[in-house]
Amino acid sequence: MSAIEVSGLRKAYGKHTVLDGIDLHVAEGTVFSLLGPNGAGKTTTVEILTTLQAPDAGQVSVSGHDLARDPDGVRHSIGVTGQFSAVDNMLTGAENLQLMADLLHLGKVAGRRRVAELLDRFDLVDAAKRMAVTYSGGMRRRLDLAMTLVGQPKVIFLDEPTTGLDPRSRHTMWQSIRDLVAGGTTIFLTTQTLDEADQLADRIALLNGGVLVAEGTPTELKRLVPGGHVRLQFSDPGRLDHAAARLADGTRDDDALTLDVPGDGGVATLRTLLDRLTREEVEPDGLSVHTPDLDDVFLALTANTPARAELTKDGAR
Ligand SMILES: Nc1ncnc2c1ncn2[C@@H]1O[C@H](COP(=O)(O)OP(=O)(O)OP(=O)(O)O)[C@@H](O)[C@H]1O
Repeated sequence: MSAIEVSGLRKAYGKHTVLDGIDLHVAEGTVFSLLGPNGAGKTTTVEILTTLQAPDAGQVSVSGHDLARDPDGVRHSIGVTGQFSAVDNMLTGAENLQLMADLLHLGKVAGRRRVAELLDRFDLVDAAKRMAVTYSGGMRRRLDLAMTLVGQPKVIFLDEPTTGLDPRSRHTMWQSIRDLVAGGTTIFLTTQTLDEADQLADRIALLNGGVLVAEGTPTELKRLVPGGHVRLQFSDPGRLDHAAARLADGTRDDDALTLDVPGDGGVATLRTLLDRLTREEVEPDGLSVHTPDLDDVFLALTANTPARAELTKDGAR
């Protein structure tokens, strides 16, 4: 079953069309990441999917609930953690969670049990009785996510979950997200960190100029842009000379003793290359596959838009 189905989604602010017919399909138990330059309409999309804004046109269903006919059904099946955390600084971690349990009318016993479970799961047991104001950034994010999970939502909208976290805390958060997905939860992720989308997302959609300009797995997206190559490493200049003469399409680096042969890194091209090496009697000492990263994809597919210019100006890639 699909967790989110969107077709023909449109939204304009006055004369400014932000979403010009968007189709999305997010399978249950997967991470879907929506990427795009500043101002592309990511927040608008999330706000529509979470019932905070009405679309001008289009069909949306979240967790089987039609957005137009059953917005309460949508609200009950989702969790949202935004850049503006719901954590109350003057309450302890346990109190913050208990407050959520009370708001959701979980009942005394079930509520306490859920709070204890979540404190344990997010490694907050020792800090449970401390006010959240004393928490580190990583602890606060974990508490924020734990609060979202009190109601056991089927679909979670995560907005920049690791911004400002150190590498260890970021990896801990990524692991928590993977655990959630393994348990069947669906994650709709917006992030400015393409590395994060690459790490977590099963599928990525790239929004630009009101439409989705690309959609696929991270690997599929990377194959869309040129720049992939196989790097052949040699141990002496003589072997590099021989290889460069035989493989004329390669780009040599005499200092590093490498020859880069263009290729998309796929198994078929790799097999062809290996056959070619045997035929041409080229014997590299090492071989590594280099595919473009998501930054390359993002820059190639969102080039020459005003939003792109804004992105460069801010240096906020
Ligand atoms: N309430 C509003 N009224 C008018 N214009 C709006 C409103 N909300 C958003 N916009 C405009 O719609 C466009 C899309 O904004 P949105 O916040 O959805 O983009 P985004 O992709 O989330 O950007 P960012 O990465 O900067 O957060 C922008 O040009 C923005 O100025």
